[in-house]
Amino acid sequence: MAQRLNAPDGGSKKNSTVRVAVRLRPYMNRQDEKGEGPCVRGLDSQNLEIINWRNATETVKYHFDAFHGEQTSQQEVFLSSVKPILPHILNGQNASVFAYGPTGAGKTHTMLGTREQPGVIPRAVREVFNLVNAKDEDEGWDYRIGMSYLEIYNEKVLDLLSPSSQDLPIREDKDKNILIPGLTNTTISSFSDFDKHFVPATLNRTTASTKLNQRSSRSHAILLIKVVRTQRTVPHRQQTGKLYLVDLAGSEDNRRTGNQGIRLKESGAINLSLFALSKVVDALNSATAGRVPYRDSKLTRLLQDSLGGSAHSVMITNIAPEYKYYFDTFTALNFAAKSKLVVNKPFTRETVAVPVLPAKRPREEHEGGGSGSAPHKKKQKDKKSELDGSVSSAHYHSLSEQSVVDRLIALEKMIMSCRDKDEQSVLRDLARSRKEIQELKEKQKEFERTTARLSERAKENSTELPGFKNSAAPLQRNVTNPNKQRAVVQPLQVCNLQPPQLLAVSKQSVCVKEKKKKLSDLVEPPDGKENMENPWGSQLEEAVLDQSKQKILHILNTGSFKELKGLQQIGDKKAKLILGWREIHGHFTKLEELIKVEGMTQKRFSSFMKYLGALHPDWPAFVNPRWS
Ligand SMILES: Nc1ncnc2c1ncn2[C@@H]1O[C@H](COP(=O)(O)OP(=O)(O)OP(=O)(O)O)[C@@H](O)[C@H]1O
Repeated sequence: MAQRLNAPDGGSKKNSTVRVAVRLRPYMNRQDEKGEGPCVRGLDSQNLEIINWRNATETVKYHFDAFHGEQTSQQEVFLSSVKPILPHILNGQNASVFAYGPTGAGKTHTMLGTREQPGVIPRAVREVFNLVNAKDEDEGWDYRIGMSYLEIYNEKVLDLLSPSSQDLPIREDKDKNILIPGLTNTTISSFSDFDKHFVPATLNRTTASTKLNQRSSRSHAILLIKVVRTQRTVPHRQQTGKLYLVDLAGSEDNRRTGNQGIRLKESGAINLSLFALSKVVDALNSATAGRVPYRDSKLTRLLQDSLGGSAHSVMITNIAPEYKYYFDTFTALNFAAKSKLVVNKPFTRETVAVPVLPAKRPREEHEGGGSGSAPHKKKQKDKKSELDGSVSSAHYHSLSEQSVVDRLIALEKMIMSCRDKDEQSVLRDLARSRKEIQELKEKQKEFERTTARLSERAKENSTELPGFKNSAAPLQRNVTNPNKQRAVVQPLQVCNLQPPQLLAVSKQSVCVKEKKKKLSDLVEPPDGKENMENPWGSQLEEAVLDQSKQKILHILNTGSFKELKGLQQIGDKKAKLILGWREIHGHFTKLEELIKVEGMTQKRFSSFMKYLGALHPDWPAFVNPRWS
């Protein structure tokens, strides 16, 4: 029976390292419509630098096990990053090579390549045959090589060698080997035999055209090469070594891919599994991590016995040099660097205060070499230029775009918090959130008291008006009958009372009926339905509502898993999905973006908003009809 062997060093989890190489795709003119030049470049065989988004006159440096520059050939990538791990699979050990990176950065080129420039997969398979053929007969082992080929598409495991098959299950045997019952395993006797099966199967892989890549991989493609060796003499021991060669689907920012419908759904699944992979790599490389979350996605579950433990893993992070990929490149580099940091501490991150990239950028030309000016002044200058349109600082513009900057800040925060967050700080965060919630509650009570007071005075100052009903809690609307407890304040009373919010408009709202409309206009929402009868109450509500929205947004953006779960309608799965979304996209700029989270349907989203307002004990109980 096939048994799983520990590495000679004992194969403890501590020894599991993921070797990280970075490959930079050649600069492509067609990917750089604005002619901005590259934003990243190699320094030597292990180091690279990228423009610092905080200050374009600085760069950020990264150190990896290997850096493959634009000129690096397929052969060189294979020899330095992949070939060294292959002999292990002939000894019953497992190995994996996976290409990670943004869409369009060269993963498929690296793994598959072309007929003229074959990539890692054909080279690795050829090498496995070479190694087996070179084995000495006298060693007393027989070798058999088999192949399986599958894709994970929308969290379904599909057999590429048998395309009509359905989603396959993933199982684990008692020796902790991962198995896929029903997956085709074809014995191959030579490289050409492999080629015969592999090429047509590759055409079965799901690809589609997106804005960023005409032939974008929409699935993770996983080639499994199994080497089973059996002893010729008793006890006929048998060992199985597995090599996974993985072309991951690209991480995607759907603000840029333009994905919709089915593409958006695919993208959600891709991003989620890549997030799970990053968590697994983090946990493997963390000295203190307990459970490794392999079960969070099919991808990580499948790679469980070949990633970590005694397995030998190589991650080739593909990046693109053009500015339009800047954010993706930065994210990919941080993911790769994070993977490496804890194991050997090879990751150094530093800034150098000299602009070293040779690429001339339009902004520099306009500035006339003023590189010595203070960075914030430069930023202001650029902002002004952008406003008056005098400078086309294209690349800088793209880096200073608010959403990108926000996402970078969020990303940095997230990375730092992932690294350093201990239980204490989680508790501190929790206490802070509770305090803020308490403050918000106090504020709401104060609003309620003010409104009640004003209503009382209004009552005293006026003869009974048919439309006026005082409400003890005007901010707490009744969901089922919104008219029931609504405070309706007539313009006359508003004018008499002059609450601070309306001082500025009191002149226009002279105490005549015709002006009523005008006052309403000032506090009316864009859809025009809400405030005709209730301008003052609505204004108060709006203020509290806005505050509450901000608080919820804050939790969505910074809350821990536990805190997210504390929100109504958010369970384990949704909380994880939100964390995943956050890691990939940065933060939510508004609550409505929650709908973009995988699995958040319109119905769920509406309930989320509704329940947040109406049911959650920590939040003011009101519902804004515009949300539901
Ligand atoms: N090192 C390289 N040398 C030459 N061309 C390259 C290189 N890397 C990538 N390319 C080209 O760049 C384009 C995009 O590459 P590729 O399809 O491999 O990206 P990808 O990361 O696999 O994208 P996706 O995740 O969308 O599938 C292709 O036309 C490919 O031929």
